[in-house]
Parts: sequence; C-alpha cells; structure tokens
Amino acid sequence: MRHFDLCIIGSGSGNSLIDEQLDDQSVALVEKGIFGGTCLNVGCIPTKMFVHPADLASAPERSARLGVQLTRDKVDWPGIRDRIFTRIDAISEGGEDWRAQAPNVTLYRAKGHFTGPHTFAAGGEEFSADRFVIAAGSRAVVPPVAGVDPQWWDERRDERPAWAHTSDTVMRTDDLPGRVVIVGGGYVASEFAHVFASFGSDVTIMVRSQGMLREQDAEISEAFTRSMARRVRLLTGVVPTEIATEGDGTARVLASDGSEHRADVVLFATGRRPNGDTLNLPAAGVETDREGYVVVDPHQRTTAEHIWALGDVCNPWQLKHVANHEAKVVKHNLLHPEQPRSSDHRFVPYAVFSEPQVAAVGLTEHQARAAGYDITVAKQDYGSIAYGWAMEDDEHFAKIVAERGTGRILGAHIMGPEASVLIQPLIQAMSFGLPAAEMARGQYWIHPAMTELVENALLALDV
Ligand SMILES: Cc1cc2nc3c(=O)[nH]c(=O)nc-3n(C[C@H](O)[C@H](O)[C@H](O)COP(=O)(O)OP(=O)(O)OC[C@H]3O[C@@H](n4cnc5c(N)ncnc54)[C@H](O)[C@@H]3O)c2cc1C
Ligand SMILES: NC(=O)c1ccc[n+]([C@@H]2O[C@H](COP(=O)([O-])OP(=O)(O)OC[C@H]3O[C@@H](n4cnc5c(N)ncnc54)[C@H](O)[C@@H]3O)[C@@H](O)[C@H]2O)c1
Repeated sequence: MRHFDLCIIGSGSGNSLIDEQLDDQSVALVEKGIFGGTCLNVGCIPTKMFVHPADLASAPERSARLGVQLTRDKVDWPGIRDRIFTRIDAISEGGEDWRAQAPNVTLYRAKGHFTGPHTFAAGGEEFSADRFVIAAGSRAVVPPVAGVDPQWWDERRDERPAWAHTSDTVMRTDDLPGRVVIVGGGYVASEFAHVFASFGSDVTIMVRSQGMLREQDAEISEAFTRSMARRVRLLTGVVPTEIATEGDGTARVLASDGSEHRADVVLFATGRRPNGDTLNLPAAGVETDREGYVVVDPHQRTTAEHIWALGDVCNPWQLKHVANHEAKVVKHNLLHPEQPRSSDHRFVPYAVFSEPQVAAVGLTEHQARAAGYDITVAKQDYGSIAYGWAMEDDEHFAKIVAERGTGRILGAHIMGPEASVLIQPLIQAMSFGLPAAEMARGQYWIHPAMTELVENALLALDV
C-alpha cells in the first residue's frame, strides 16, 4: 500500500496548505470535483463578478432621483458569463496542472473516504498517511418538494431538468432567464435576486419565514426585506409544494399560498450541508456534531489526534475568510505541532453583496440583550451624513451595539452602499479592544467621506 506523510481532502482552502514548506513531505491531495473548490469556481469569486455588473445595470433605478436619467440598454449574459468563466476556469486548470507536476504531490481526482484511522480510498486505490487534513467543504441542500429529485444534484445529474438549479449551476445557464423563482431568503437568494433583477429578469422569491436575512439584526432583516420587496415579487411564509416540467422545458411552480408561477429557472438557495457525511469518518475516529460539522478543538484538531479539519466541513459560518484563517492555523500546527496555534473566532464578520449591501460583526441587539449585557444602541442614517446627502439617501443605516460603562463594541450592523467596506474599522476596533468613544474621538475621520457614518454612530452611543 502506498504511504504518504500527509493527505489533504479537498482542493479549495485545503490546496492553500501546500507550499515550499511541505517540499520534504509526500502529499496526497484528493479532489472529486472542480479543482480549486467552491469559492473560486462556484462561490465568492464568480458571484461577485456577476454582482458588480448587476450594480452597474441597476444604476438607473438609483440615478433618476439625482437628476441623471440612465437606461439599461442591454445585458449581454453570454458575454458576461464567458468573460467570468474564461478567467476562472483558466485559474482552476492552471492550479491543477501546477499541483499535478509537483514532485512531492500526488493528485487523486476522485471521491474518497476513510477506510481506517490511517487509511483512505480514492479512485480505486487504497493508501495510508501519517496525518490528514479534512477540507471537504459543504454542498447545497435541496429541500423535499414534489417533482424535485435530490439525486439530480448527485447520481442522476444527467436527468436534471434545465430549470432546476443551485448556485453550482445557475451562473452557467445558456441565456439570461426571463423568469426566475428563487427558493430561500439567505445569502445566496439575496445576491442572486439582485443579479437577476438588475439584469432584467422577472424574479419571484419564496421564503419560508416572514422575511429575508433572518439571522441578521431584526431591524436590518426588516429593512432589507422591505427593500427587496420593492425590486422583486417577494412571497414570505411561502414554500414551493410541487414543481412540474412543462412541455417547453420550463417549470410550473405551485406554492403553499395557492399561487402558481412559471419559471425558466428555479434556484434552490436553501442552505449548505457539511460534507463530512461522505467521508466514512467513524472509520477514522472523527466525530461530527448534530448538524454534521466535524468536531475540532481550538487548534483545528479533530477527535482523532492525527487528523485536522478546516473550513465549511467543520465551521458553521461557511465563509471563505474563516476557511482561510483556519487553513493558516492548520498549516502552522502541521509544521509546529509542539507549539500549536488556536483559531480566533471571536469576531467573524460577514457581508451580503446584494442591493442593498449588508455587513455585520458581533452580536445583534437581541443577542446582546439576551446575553444580559447593559447595552447602548445607536442607529445612524446614511441620510444624516454629508455623503448620504449627496446620494439623497433615505433608506440605509448603520447600527452599533455597545456595552454601557466600558464602551466596548459588542456588534455592528450596516445596510447600504459599501457596507462591506464600512464595517472594517468596527471589526478592527472589536478585534483590538478599542472602546467606542476612544475610536470616535481619537482619530481624524475624512470629511465628507462615507466613513462619517461610523464616526457619527459611535458618537451617538450613550456609553
Ligand atoms: C454562491 C456562493 C457564494 C459565496 N460567496 C461568499 C463570499 O462572498 N464571501 C465568503 O466569505 N464566502 C462565500 N461563500 C462561501 C465560501 O465559498 C466557502 O465558505 C468556502 O469556499 C469554503 O471553503 P472550503 O475549503 O471549506 O471548501 P471548498 O472550497 O468547498 O472545498 C472542498 C472541496 O472538497 C471536495 N470534496 C468534498 N468531499 C470530497 C470527497 N469525499 N472526496 C474528494 N473530494 C471531496 C469538494 O469537491 C471541494 O472542491 C460563498 C458560497 C457560495 C455557495
Ligand atoms: N457573501 C457571502 O459571504 C456569501 C454568499 C453566498 C453564500 N455564502 C455562504 O453560503 C452559505 C449558504 O448560503 P444560503 O443562502 O444557501 O444559506 P442561508 O443559510 O444563508 O439561507 C438559507 C435560506 O433557505 C431557507 N430554507 C432552509 N431550508 C428550507 C426549506 N426546507 N424550505 C424553504 N426554505 C428553506 C432558510 O430559511 C434561509 O432563508 C451561507 O451560509 C454562507 O455562509 C456566503
């Protein structure tokens, strides 16, 4: 049986572990899908490459109130799609070729699973390794709906009707779909609703709960839901009950409120499940929690001493910057097991790249109150700062939650232009323990930049 020093399962963030520091180790890299993983091929990167043109395409919706009449003349979907994937596919292929020619790396292009604590099977071969890193990511979940076969996204993928999509496939459709039904109200639903609505598709969102982005601070979720409802047909408290394929290959979607919708594309944006269940983890002594995430200690070590895990397979944030952070920790701990580092999950930020953008870090107001903090909350409208006047903004805001007395920032939530950028100084303040008043008063804030939103929100806190 062939033996390796290290086996890495998953070529997304797992691939970034391999560099010259591992040149003296034999490495097996196992990848069943597109080389480079979710973020590069079907996640963060291509979605944002669609979001940016969508931001441009939706400019006419925002510009008329400022006296600038714009029209969206044409959206060249095949051109946009091919520009994006010509670039991405080349990176994926180049990365795979680069790995394949590395003398110390053996690439297994197959679905693999553990056969014992130190043994693994992939591509008809069984091999052993001293140490393993599980970086197997997560996969889209498709809920049970009459007329929808979950095997369309697995073994029976050839039978999948043209209308049935997850985020893995929807960016590669031949044409811009005229009618899109999106199921779900989280990150993926919000971003693709923006893309398709901006490009001119007729979009219907069916969201099971009473609003979108329900994990966010309640005021943000409510405001975002109102905003999205102005752009698309938003059905809250509604799920699809049955989907039938029509003679022309499109979908007829029956919904729980009795409504019926025709669609060229139905996008299931209903969450992602960690891939640990595909790896026969009990054979290796690796435990998972009730939601299927691989259990790790602060050093990213699993319940088996010689096996580490990182990314979506073991953390519920399911974000690339968290996977990257954990990969750096695992890398250090593989090289320096006697001086292990811990992951820092104290202040994990996130952003939803929709229209409007949403970004957040830390506790929501409700979570802070439930945790028993004595809090002060400030809500600052974009329209109250000079740059917001320039934009005639009457919708967007920032909200900061801080501890009364200490001024410690517990959470920050922003909905509006550049929210994903404006949140960064607040992440920094929380990470380095900078109290709100000191942060507001101890530095210059450029006038009249959008960051005055953060300055004024900090000053408005009753610390
Ligand atoms: C549409 C979309 C948009 C996103 N946008 C953002 C964003 O803007 N910002 C952000 O921070 N995050 C975003 N994410 C999340 C981000 O993509 C993931 O958190 C990140 O890619 C996870 O990295 P990973 O290395 O854990 O897993 P992955 O990159 O998924 O890598 C896991 C790899 O393991 C392989 N694999 C799994 N099981 C096996 C097996 N049994 N045998 C062999 N190989 C296997 C898979 O094929 C896959 O290539 C987005 C996700 C999606 C779906
Ligand atoms: N900008 C970003 O960082 C970004 C963008 C896209 C995706 N992601 C990552 O990908 C993950 C997956 O995104 P997502 O939007 O699919 O998941 P999500 O968890 O954000 O949202 C899932 C949505 O589906 C709904 N839902 C779940 N089960 C359902 C069912 N049976 N019937 C009807 N509705 C159901 C939920 O109520 C929720 O509205 C996210 O958790 C996120 O970590 C991140």
